[in-house]
Amino acid sequence: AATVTPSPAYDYVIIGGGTAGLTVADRLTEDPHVKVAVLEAGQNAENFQEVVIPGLIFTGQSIGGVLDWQYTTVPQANFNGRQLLIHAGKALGGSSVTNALIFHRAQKEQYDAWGSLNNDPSWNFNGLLPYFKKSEHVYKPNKYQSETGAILNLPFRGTKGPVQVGYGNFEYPQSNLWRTVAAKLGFVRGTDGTDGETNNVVVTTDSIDPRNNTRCSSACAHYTPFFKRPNFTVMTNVTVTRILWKDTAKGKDAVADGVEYIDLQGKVHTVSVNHEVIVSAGTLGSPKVLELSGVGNSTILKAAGVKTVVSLPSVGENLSDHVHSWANAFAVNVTYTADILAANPTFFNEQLEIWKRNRTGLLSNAPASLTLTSPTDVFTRQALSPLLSSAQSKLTFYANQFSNGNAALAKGIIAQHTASLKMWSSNTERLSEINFQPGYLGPTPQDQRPQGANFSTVNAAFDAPLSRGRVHITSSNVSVPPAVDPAYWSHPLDVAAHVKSVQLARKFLTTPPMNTIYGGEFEPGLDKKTDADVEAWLRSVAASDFHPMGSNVMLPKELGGVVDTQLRVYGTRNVRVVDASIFPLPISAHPQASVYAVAEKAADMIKKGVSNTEL
Ligand SMILES: Cc1cc2nc3c(=O)[nH]c(=O)nc-3n(C[C@H](O)[C@H](O)[C@H](O)COP(=O)(O)OP(=O)(O)OC[C@H]3O[C@@H](n4cnc5c(N)ncnc54)[C@H](O)[C@@H]3O)c2cc1C
Repeated sequence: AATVTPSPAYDYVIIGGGTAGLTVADRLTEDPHVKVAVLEAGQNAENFQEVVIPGLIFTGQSIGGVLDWQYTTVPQANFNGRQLLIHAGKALGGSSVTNALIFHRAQKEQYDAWGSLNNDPSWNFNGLLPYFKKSEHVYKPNKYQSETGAILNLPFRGTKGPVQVGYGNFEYPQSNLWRTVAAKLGFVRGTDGTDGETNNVVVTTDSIDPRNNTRCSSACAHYTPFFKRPNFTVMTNVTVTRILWKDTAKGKDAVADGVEYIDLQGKVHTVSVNHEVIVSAGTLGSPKVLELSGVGNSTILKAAGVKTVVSLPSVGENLSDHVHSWANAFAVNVTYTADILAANPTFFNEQLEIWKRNRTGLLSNAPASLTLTSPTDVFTRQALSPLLSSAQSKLTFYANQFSNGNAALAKGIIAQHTASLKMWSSNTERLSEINFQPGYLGPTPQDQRPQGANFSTVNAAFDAPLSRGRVHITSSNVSVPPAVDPAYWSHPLDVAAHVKSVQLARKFLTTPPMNTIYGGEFEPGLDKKTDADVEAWLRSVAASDFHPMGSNVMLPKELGGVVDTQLRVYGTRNVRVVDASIFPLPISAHPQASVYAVAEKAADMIKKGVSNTEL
């Protein structure tokens, strides 16, 4: 279609106003001479009740609706051919608007692997720490929060940044029981999960502004206080269709000079770009934008009807995701669980009034109690050693299988797996997250669960995938969703670690003092005892944890990278990717705090390097 509106020019155009995109936009527009436009497909949802009130995440109101892309995977061979739903926020603020608020960091060694895979120590834990701190304003816990487990690790935290971070104002008594059990099972008490050692029990902070107990998304942090800046343009309800390129001589890096987008009526518009295009459309959205723009594997592009501008076969490859599962028990002798919010409208309305009046009660709570497991928490030493030698001897086999005929990426996957196995061997890999949900969280719909029963759930999310899949376009039409294939459980270590983590989660349910509320196991169910039973059950119920990463991986070009350590897309002069898609190795943590740190670092690099990208 023809362009019908004049094309305004901006120094930087940011595609996707999500967690990373708005962070970069805010930082760049701190300089009043720099003109930035953000193009966001979703709407501004900052005053939606389901977004603002922390406890409403338990009733799932903001996922599955208009604020959600609702990506669906292709049939997953290792999960009985099931197609899994992957939620991702479609709003100004992206997934930080709809996520479960947990705000912590991963194990130090995992970030250190980011640095060593890229021969760049500025990407290791210590290099990223100033950006973690810069991104947040953390508040000390109040008396109630301290009494219910909050311990802030101030030397590792920031107190002047834009993302407001604190604790919820309500804690279920069951959560305290759970933390005691964890200590009994050998998990030492940590602080807030930000010092790089995550194999301990912590109450994490949440992206909650404790001054009024409301969610602080990247829109709250990086848009609402600054949108009046004359150099900061944000367009919502517009979907980017492609990057536009200057005619480029063959053999030269491609130069972007505009971005094309459509509005809600499907009308086509363009904006011009003076300096750079920054792609921040998320792990499943950013490869799509690049591919629609002609950057990617030319066979895939051709099949979708897109002309290749930059041949870069790793775009959309190397995708991984955390895998969700749980163990559920009937809870007895408890006053209430989180389920009452969905089950009892009168009670819900009372709680809503309490929250509105004084920002306390069940709706002021968000999940926070968790621990990350090490290999020796879930395996015996005897079981570990044959598993590791087998993985070591099959490095090339799996790298070839996961890299889709891309020889450079196969090398990159070998490098990643080598880094992961080194962490397995030194017991610093973090295999799974075990956390507690004072209510039901599982695969059985409410009307099929025993009526009137209360539940307690111990989650076992598998967090350290060696499996790698892909996400690619299948059409040149922007409204066709990409084919998402995280290839869950394609590596035998993933299967073994996940199954053992569920067995460990079951142990939490019955260990004193949790046994005082244990009324029998509901899921997996006592008939599923052995690892083989649990494995078969998981194949039929495991779900996405909504943490896709790595689909535009930051790695050297010879290891199949899509972006370099400045996050510049190889083969382009002035296009960067800034979001969770660049993670060089999956991290065992909820990703938002790390996405903010990556975006802060990116903004810093862009500001320092402006003169290099002048066209
Ligand atoms: C339900 C759920 C629960 C989660 N819980 C937690 C948690 O408790 N703690 C935690 O740390 N993490 C959690 N996460 C994950 C975390 O929120 C994400 O990893 C992180 O926010 C990703 O940031 P991003 O910048 O990469 O992408 P996003 O924040 O998703 O931003 C991408 C943006 O790009 C926009 N976009 C995409 N395509 C286009 C296009 N073509 N044109 C214009 N705009 C486009 C999207 O609408 C979106 O706004 C959760 C995620 C979900 C979905």
